[in-house]
Amino acid sequence: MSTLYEKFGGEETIAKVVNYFYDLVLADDTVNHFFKHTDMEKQRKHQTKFISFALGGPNQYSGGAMSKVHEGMDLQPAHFDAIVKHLRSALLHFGVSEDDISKALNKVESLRGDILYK
Ligand code: HEM
Repeated sequence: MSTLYEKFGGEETIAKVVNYFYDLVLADDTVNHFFKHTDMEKQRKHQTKFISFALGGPNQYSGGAMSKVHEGMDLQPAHFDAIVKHLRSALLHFGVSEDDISKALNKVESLRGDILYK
């Protein structure tokens, strides 16, 4: 079965969504401080992995791996929700249907418990 990732043109389209998403995240004081000490390249890598994950592309993560990666950040629901909101806006901006957006958001939600409060 083809993934949303393939449906939207794979890496090339993802890069465009990432740029847009990246601007939204950096403009948002709720979450931008988490990336203050992260170098730009790593930050972009994070956003790309995040979007690819949401759309079912390569880089699928286990909850265990995600809980380790976000260890020490003590991420709260408000942070997670802000990221989800920006993902939604970015996908809407690129004309992704509500149906497909729901699928992407469900995917991201599945990791909420592994990422929060670590
Ligand atoms: C389903 C949701 C998420 C996924 C799939 C995800 C994915 C990842 C991955 C793969 C890394 C490893 C670092 C890398 O590849 O460069 C990472 C690191 C990180 N994530 Fe997430 N993430 C999620 C949610 C969040 C949220 C909600 C925040 C904060 C608002 C966040 C902030 C960070 C930060 C600050 C790093 C460390 C970057 C660094 O190395 O300095 N993540 N994330």
